[in-house]
Amino acid sequence: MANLAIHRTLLREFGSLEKPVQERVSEVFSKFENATHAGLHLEKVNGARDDRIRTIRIDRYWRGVVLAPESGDTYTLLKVLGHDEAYTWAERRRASVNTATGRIEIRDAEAIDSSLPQLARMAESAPERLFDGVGDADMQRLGVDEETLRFARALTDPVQLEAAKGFLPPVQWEVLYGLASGMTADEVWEEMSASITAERIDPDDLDAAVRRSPDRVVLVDGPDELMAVFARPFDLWRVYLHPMQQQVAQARYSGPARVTGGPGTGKTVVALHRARTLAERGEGPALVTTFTSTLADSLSAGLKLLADDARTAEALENVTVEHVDRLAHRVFREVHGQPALLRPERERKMWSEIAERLGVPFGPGFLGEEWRQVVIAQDISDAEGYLGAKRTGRGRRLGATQKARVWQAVFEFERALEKDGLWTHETVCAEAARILAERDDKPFRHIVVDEAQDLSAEKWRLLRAAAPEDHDDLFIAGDTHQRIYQHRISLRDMGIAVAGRSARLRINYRTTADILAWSLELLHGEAIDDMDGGLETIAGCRSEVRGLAPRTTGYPDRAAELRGVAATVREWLDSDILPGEIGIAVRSNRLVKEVSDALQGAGIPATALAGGHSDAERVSVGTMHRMKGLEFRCLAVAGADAGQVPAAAAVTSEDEDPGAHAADLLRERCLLFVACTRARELLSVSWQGEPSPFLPAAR
Ligand SMILES: Nc1ncnc2c1ncn2[C@@H]1O[C@H](COP(=O)(O)OP(=O)(O)OP(=O)(O)O)[C@@H](O)[C@H]1O
Repeated sequence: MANLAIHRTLLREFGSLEKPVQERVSEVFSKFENATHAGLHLEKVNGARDDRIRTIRIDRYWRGVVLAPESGDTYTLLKVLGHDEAYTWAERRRASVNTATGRIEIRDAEAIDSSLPQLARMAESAPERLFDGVGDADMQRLGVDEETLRFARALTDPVQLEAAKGFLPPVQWEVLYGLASGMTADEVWEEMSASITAERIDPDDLDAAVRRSPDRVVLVDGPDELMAVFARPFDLWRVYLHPMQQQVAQARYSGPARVTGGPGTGKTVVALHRARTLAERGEGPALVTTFTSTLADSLSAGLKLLADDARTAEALENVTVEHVDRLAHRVFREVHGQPALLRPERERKMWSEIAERLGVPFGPGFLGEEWRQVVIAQDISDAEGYLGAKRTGRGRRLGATQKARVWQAVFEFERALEKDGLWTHETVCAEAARILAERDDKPFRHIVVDEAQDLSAEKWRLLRAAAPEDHDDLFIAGDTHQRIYQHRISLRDMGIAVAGRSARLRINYRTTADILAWSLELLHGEAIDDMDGGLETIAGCRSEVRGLAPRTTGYPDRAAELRGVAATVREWLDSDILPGEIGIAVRSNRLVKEVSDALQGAGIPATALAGGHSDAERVSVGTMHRMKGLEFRCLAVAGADAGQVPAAAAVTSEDEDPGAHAADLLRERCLLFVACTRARELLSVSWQGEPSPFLPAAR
């Protein structure tokens, strides 16, 4: 009996095929199970470089390209293309088994052969070649085979390697890419370690290689699973992790550990799998947490999807999912009852009155932030502590006399809060951290944190105090390039040491390479911290799926832009994209309303995002902040003009505080980056008048 596997890149492309073609593909392959080799009607391809690559008829026009091993019975569907294209594609390709990983790889052998002579000629006159410093033995150890090695030896410039990305076997390309970017062979080996196999590899046994390749190929168990996989390719993360993701999710760590990686690299997926692994080990209760209730809801929904059998479901009962503020309030209430919360307007008034009374020359905004970001963040309780405190990220320098006066204001403010019995979310959290720090019986054995980049210091103190220091105590997922709130902290300062227990994910599963590259440009040249005393890099974050370049359009005024957005959405709907697969991100609540109204006016069902849930029947319109944690097949970022992004109200003026000004601008830039990287297949960015200074169009 034949088994069917589907190459993952095809799953991504499948959604773009017209519905009747999708149905035909499903029909053809649902009979696959019962077919024998002879009954499969796989056609040989004349002039093929690899006899094992065949085609199968889908209908009069469409053909599937199938990898049919010589021995074994696992058939891998690689592509669905129009007749001529399918034959050309099949003719040029060759399948092989990677000697380091034992996994299947497909290359465009024709492209390699045809570009090699010219590269070799160019290399003859070059003073040096790209891989002069790497010996053949190291190349071989890393799975680079003879053909790729010959090609690599002819390269003189990283640009040539970049251009070969589409035709070299992907894992071998990654190895070369790592070496070209200055990593040693040992470092590349280390990075690959999760994929390396100790098994003896038979380079001709494709069947075994396919079975060893869950990161590239999805094996389906019968027609029902085939249908499910085709219908919801985005749920695949539940079952098939990349080896690196798998390793991180299942490792045993001697203390706090962390996973980083650019947008869409599966950090949340890993955090959820990690929670499941910990729950199944049964060492004690676990908390899965993040910084907003909306994100906590989506983590909770994701975790439910992982409860695929009764045993796991039972283990997951020992996992609490809640955002950090909720945990803080819960702990607080158990001791003090419900807190009376200080409203923002009253807070401003209090700071203004205190500043005036004491003659402190700072506004309520500055004082409030100084209190939050320095006093609360560092848990400072006296003047001495404040005078000696680090004020990293606060921009404006304060002399000793100024500091003494600010402290006076802080002292008065805190006394007033105490007198009136008032709390803020920050003081509730700080108090909850104190309560738990004093308790020996901690509420959790493990804590898994997602979107860690946005948590403030007092939240970290609370989390640190909520589980005893032990192996596998804290697991932290985040990406500082996506920090959209004002919290720059150092894990080390929080007593959380992750050195030696950090991993970085690099493959983006959400976005096309084109959208990702364009979005990464938005952050080009920005120095971004890694929450651990160093700088974070997003270099090497890449997507294996090709698509269309983002569309960028400027309009003379907002009315014209709104008409343009409605026309773009209409175009998407007309090409079979469902309303629920479309999102519109804007900077302000006012624009959410304007865009929703404009879409409704154009007869397009639209809804303002609430609670982070998109609605299948309607186009979702939401602020960029609300877009965090979501993804859409097609995304329009509207109102990306100089007047909206950065939002004036969110940026401290340069005169008032140059440091805070720069930090605010960076945060706004990151926010635009977060919004753009929510798109899976198509991204359209528009503005009225002058484009946002963050966009390439403004340069
Ligand atoms: N191993 C995998 N196989 C298939 N899809 C995956 C895999 N890992 C992640 N994905 C998909 O990639 C998308 C992004 O995953 P996820 O949200 O976990 O990334 P992230 O790194 O947390 O993103 P961001 O930082 O942008 O919020 C999701 O649609 C997820 O289903």
